[in-house]
Amino acid sequence: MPSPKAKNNAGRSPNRTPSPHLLQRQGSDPTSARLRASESPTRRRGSGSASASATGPQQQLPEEDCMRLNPSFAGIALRSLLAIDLWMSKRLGVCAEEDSSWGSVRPLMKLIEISGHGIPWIAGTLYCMWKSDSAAGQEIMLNLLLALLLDVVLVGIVKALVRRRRPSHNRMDMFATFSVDRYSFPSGHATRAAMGARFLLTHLVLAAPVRVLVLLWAVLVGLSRVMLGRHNVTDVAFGFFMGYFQYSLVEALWVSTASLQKLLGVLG
Ligand SMILES: CC(C)=CCC/C(C)=C/CC/C(C)=C/COP(=O)(O)O
Repeated sequence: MPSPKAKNNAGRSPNRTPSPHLLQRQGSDPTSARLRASESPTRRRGSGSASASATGPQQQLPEEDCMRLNPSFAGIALRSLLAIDLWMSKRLGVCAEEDSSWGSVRPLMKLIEISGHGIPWIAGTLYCMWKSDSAAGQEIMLNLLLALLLDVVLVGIVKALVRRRRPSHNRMDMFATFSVDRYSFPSGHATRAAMGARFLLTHLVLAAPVRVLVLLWAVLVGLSRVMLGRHNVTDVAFGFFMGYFQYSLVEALWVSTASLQKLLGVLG
């Protein structure tokens, strides 16, 4: 018959902290370590109360529980950041629905969403490339096109690796999405806005008010993602960060028309 204290340990509440003594004992006993290693995961999980009654409260916690009960400082900081992120994102998702507190601006936010979508950007770039009458203009548009395609691929890879779900208050009514777009980290609109804005500001000769408008547009794209409930704040923040550095990558890999013609000559 286990003592009340032993029963409590057998219940395995996730918030309990084992004594350092317990960790030391479990780690240093080669026999019990061998036993634990030979047990199946199912058996290990189910063995808590049985061993509690047999060996006392100090030896019955399985190894993985001990690790979960000893979160690192980085783990705690990350969990706290994510909790703040979820809370802030929910509060800022003011036009996630028509009947949300700012539901009346939802159509405007959806317009901003379309302005940062991949299809208008790719179609616009192809159009400008076709219309451009200078080799320099065509080279810039070609590199913008490659940058946009690279962005779709890189965002898709990160989304598939991280697999963070979109906020629960999001209504999935976006047009033209890929299957990875059910995931939210990072925001593809934010990467495109940051990379596209940096690209335009570097390569186009724009008047100062237009430069300000480009920056304002990029910020609005990011803000609209959270207000529409599409993303958490960290998805957008990381998206801006990633888009900014994607541009640096595009600069480093810049394709000149001369090298493209050479490449096409080799292939043809
Ligand atoms: C030619 C080609 C590969 C076009 C792809 C354009 C396209 C469908 C991009 C996806 C845009 C999209 C819905 C991204 C999701 O953005 P989030 O901000 O919601 O992550």
